[in-house]
Amino acid sequence: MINGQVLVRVPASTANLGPGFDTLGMALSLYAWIEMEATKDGETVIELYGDGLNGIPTNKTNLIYKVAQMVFEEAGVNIPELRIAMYSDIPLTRGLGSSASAIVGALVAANALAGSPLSEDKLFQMASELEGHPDNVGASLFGGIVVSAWDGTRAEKVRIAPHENLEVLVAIPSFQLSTEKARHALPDKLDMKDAVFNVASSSLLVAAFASGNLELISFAMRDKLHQPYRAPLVPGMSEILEQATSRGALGVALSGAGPTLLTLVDRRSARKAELEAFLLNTLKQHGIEAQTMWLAPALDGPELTTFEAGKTVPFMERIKGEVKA
Ligand SMILES: Nc1ncnc2c1ncn2[C@@H]1O[C@H](COP(=O)(O)OP(=O)(O)O)[C@@H](O)[C@H]1O
Ligand SMILES: N[C@@H](CCOP(=O)(O)O)C(=O)O
Repeated sequence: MINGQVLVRVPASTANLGPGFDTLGMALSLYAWIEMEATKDGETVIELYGDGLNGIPTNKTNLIYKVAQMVFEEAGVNIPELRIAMYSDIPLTRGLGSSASAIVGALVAANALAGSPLSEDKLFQMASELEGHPDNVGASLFGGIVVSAWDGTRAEKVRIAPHENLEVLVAIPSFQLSTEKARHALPDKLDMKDAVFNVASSSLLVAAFASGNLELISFAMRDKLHQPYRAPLVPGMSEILEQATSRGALGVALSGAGPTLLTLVDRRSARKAELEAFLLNTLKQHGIEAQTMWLAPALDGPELTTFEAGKTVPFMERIKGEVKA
């Protein structure tokens, strides 16, 4: 166990990218920070900063605490009590991978605190199992666009570097939609035609990203596997999916399980303001208040810093200047 503090900055993620259900993910330039150290007095303290983590427990049921204990157990090191400090710009339960970023941040921080006994691949396996699907955790852990497959036992992935002109505009509704609820909206069985449509779209989308062919994105980003069933949960979503590409987007999708809507945009586009207004107005017409954010693909996964014991710079001082809010 190292005698000091570790600080991890983890990116948010968008999962599915339309047709790649539970498979495609992209890291986003929106972050959560987790600081961790072993306490000597046997007390566990969880400090939450900012308004973004309202409602998150500060006792031992906290996800970050539980995941950290799993790392110590897996590594076979003495399980310490912890001081954990957290701040996040990633809105909770909006389809931007807050739970995945918490899991990845906890895995990376606890592993670093234990002296890095677990490999990055081991952390990916644990994260996929904990989250139940590898798309968000893969993106948060490796950065960029991540194509992943998980068979329930093992996860594999390939990372693709995003095209330099790819920009992201998200419209984040003010209401929350848990992944669990949005997964319950999905059918047990699918039409063969729809399955073939998604295999084709997802394959083409991956090839478009890998070859940097931005023109193919609008054709390839279409989905018949989950979005049609989730659309009733997000008023205005169907209209946005139908029209965003004619309003200046390269492609459009529900971000993860929603309710956030995500558009990919060519950063050189002259139609950015038009697209942003279209997203906000459409949601508003359906009675939904929303906030837009211009983001970029995050190229890197977690950024780790270690501090010697005894240097007690306040947590918010350490991350000041980086936070979005
Ligand atoms: N920093 C965090 N610490 C503890 N739990 C968290 C944290 N971030 C997210 N969570 C948990 O994850 C839940 C949201 O997960 P989910 O429904 O999958 O939505 P999303 O991952 O899209 O934000 C939160 O309600 C909370 O229980
Ligand atoms: N593939 C999952 C992704 C859930 O992402 P989240 O950001 O909403 O947690 C799904 O579509 O259910």
